[in-house]
Amino acid sequence: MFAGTKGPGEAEPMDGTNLRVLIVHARWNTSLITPLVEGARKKLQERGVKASNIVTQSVPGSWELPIAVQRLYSASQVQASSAPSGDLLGGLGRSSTPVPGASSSSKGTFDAIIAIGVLIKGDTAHFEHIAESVSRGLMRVQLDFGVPVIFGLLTVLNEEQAKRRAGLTADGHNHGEDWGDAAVEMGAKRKL
Ligand SMILES: O=Nc1c(NC[C@H](O)[C@H](O)[C@H](O)CO)[nH]c(=O)[nH]c1=O
Repeated sequence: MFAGTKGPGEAEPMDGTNLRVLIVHARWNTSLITPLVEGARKKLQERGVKASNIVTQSVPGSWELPIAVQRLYSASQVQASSAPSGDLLGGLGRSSTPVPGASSSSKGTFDAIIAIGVLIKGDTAHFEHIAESVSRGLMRVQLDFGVPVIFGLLTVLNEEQAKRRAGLTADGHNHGEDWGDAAVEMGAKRKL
């Protein structure tokens, strides 16, 4: 957890035992994505979320995060309200997550979703367009569907900034852990 002023402060000690969490991550900048996803998974399990209740899926890049979050959540709602059948993924194809063993066999809806991507500014306006659209898209999905979508999109100016926020430097902190905490808190509060 952050020391000092930044960060969300001490997470409320929420219990993740009965939560089911979806992690959707981009594959762009995989060397940075993998520690972020692992940090989120580690924290989720520390807070009691069963490994079998953590579903991890990947998409090509951050631009695809909103549609994947929407499709996977919608599919899980259908699955939760009918006999378990068919493939949760619909047309999204099988998981190709770089995090080994990180899918799930459990079924049912999700209490919280973590969307993870790393956008590194280049020398064009591409970064701004993706960052703005993905941010608005993820906010829209969470409000339209009433499910917490934790904002795990790093929008950084260079790779060093991303490494620090993935906990890959001596003075870094893995933001994936904060996203895991936020997912448990928001997922648990959603059930209150
Ligand atoms: O360009 N840089 C990045 C990027 N571009 C691909 C984009 O998200 C999308 O997958 C393609 O445009 C296809 O739709 N995706 C990222 O996650 N990070 C980047 O830094």
